[in-house]
Amino acid sequence: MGIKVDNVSFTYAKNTPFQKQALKNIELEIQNGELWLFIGHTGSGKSTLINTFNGLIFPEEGDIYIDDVSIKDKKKDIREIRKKIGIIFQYPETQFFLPTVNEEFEYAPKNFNVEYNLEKTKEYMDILSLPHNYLERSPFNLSGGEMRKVAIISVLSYDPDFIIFDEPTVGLDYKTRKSVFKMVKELKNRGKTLILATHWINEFVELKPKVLMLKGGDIAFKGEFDDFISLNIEELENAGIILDKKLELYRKALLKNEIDLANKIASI
Ligand SMILES: Nc1ncnc2c1ncn2[C@@H]1O[C@H](COP(=O)(O)OP(=O)(O)OP(=O)(O)O)[C@@H](O)[C@H]1O
Repeated sequence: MGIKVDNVSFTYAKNTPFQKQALKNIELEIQNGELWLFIGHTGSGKSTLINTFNGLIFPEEGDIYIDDVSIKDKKKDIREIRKKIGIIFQYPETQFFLPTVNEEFEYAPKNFNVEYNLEKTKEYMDILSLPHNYLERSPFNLSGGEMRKVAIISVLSYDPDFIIFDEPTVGLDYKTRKSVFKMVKELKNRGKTLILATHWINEFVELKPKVLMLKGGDIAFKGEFDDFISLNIEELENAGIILDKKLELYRKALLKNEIDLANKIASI
């Protein structure tokens, strides 16, 4: 069970002068409870792939299976699939439309016929350092970072099994970014299946995520974090990855096959 991407291809504006193939024969299996990082230069196809997972984009070739159910299966209600998948889009705060934060949180559970759990919502607010009295505030009068936190909780509020963050930290300051990473770690501990399209991999070293790297719609790398980080440094830079000091040391230890040292560095 999980997400299976079976030989998926997709082309935008097909048969027009603007035709652009964004995905080429992608094969991927994500097991329940795993954390995956989707890496790749801007325009490599990460968002397109993510949007196929809940049927926002329909693969012209191949298929996507969510817990063994094909998104092309006309006998299945696509809402049942969407209920399992929570996608936090880039700049999600543009999607607010209700007068209070609490109503934003209640909206998706109502829509999916799932019970809204205020206590769990408050736990999420604590993890993201969002004061509880924000529940009564207007989502439109918050700072950019606070809006992002509200947008994240709005998706978590219907308790999806698969949670996908598309560039979750774009435009956020250091402290807010840290709290988003704390949330990702907490969700991982709670057994959720997580996918993050991100250039920011430094925070995840100790979680040993799996990595998919796309390049021009093709798979350039698929596998374990340690194998990814051991790639040629130019390849990492071409994918937009910048290593911080800790990850540089980790990489050096791995390349020297000093696994114990690498693990110690990862746990700092
Ligand atoms: N609506 C669209 N119409 C035409 N082409 C598109 C459309 N959306 C994306 N593309 C093209 O498809 C390719 C893949 O785009 P996609 O947004 O999936 O990349 P990405 O890796 O998510 O990029 P980023 O990191 O900038 O979000 C790019 O060449 C992009 O220009």
